[in-house]
Amino acid sequence: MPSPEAETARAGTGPGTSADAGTGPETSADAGTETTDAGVEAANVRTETTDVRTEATDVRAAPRDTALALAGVSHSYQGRAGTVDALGPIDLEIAAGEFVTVVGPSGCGKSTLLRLVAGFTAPSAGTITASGEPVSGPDPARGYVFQQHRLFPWLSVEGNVGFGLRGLPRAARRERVAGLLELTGLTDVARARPYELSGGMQQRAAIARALAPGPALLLMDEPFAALDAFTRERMQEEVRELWRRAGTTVVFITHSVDEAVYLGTRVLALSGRPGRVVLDRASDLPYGDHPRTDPRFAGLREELTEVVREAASSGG
Ligand SMILES: Nc1ncnc2c1ncn2[C@@H]1O[C@H](COP(=O)(O)OP(=O)(O)OP(=O)(O)O)[C@@H](O)[C@H]1O
Repeated sequence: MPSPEAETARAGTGPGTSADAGTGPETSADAGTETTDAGVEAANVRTETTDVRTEATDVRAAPRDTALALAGVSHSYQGRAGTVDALGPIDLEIAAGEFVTVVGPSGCGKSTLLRLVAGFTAPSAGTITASGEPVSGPDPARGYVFQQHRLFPWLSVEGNVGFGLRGLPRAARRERVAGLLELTGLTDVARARPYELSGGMQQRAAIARALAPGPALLLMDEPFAALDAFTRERMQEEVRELWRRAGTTVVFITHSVDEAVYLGTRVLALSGRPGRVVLDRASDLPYGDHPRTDPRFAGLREELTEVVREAASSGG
């Protein structure tokens, strides 16, 4: 569990905690367009999610609910070359409001873990529960941000962000989209098409789109991997700030130990395939302005680097 220091700096639960709000285009896009449209028609978007919080909130004193629980979860793929044991078994509990980063050697099952949690794939064994409900398929309560933005090229930025909100009355939708564009610094490019944006802006738009239905859980699969180093650093700052403001629970996959330590209030390392949790560390870094200058940052980064190196050399 997170240390008191980490908790002190953590932001509050915001609009993103409603579990039954709307349809997530990222999720749906992965599941196919037909599913997307059907999901949007059936969308049950809570109007209170139109309130986009702009002030960070301190929730250190509040006991937090379990946002995500995995019990005995493992997954194997049946490929042409036979069975690939990709992940697990994994037992894990993540509390609402945590920012959990996951690192591990290439091919250890990080994306598999996220896909199982998203409900894109059913686990071979075990159970996954999100906000107390069993995960049985994609759900707007679990927003997904991919490595490549996957924005709809024929829609403007505001069209993309509002895509999953078609169940809302027009005015509420407009207000919600405007709030998200402001939150992600995209107000000036609301009418632009995705191809007119920089890589960082595209990823911000993808994040805004995933946040639109007010997901209780935001799943991010190496969202900054395709960005140049400078943009990546800026995006790290921005996603931290976004999380502080929106308060959504985040599970963030990365190859970068530095990024994991910088962003996470809790850091997990997976072993080589099949990935199991070999390190689960609450970050005791002050979640303030410049954690990289804190001596503990280097300490945790070194420890994590060592664990991942060991995992890479011993993985199956
Ligand atoms: N659809 C699939 N069919 C068969 N095997 C798969 C499938 N998807 C993934 N795998 C295998 O499962 C293992 C875990 O893959 P996964 O993509 O989850 O790992 P990862 O840790 O995210 O990798 P990377 O860090 O390189 O992105 C790998 O050996 C991969 O080849």
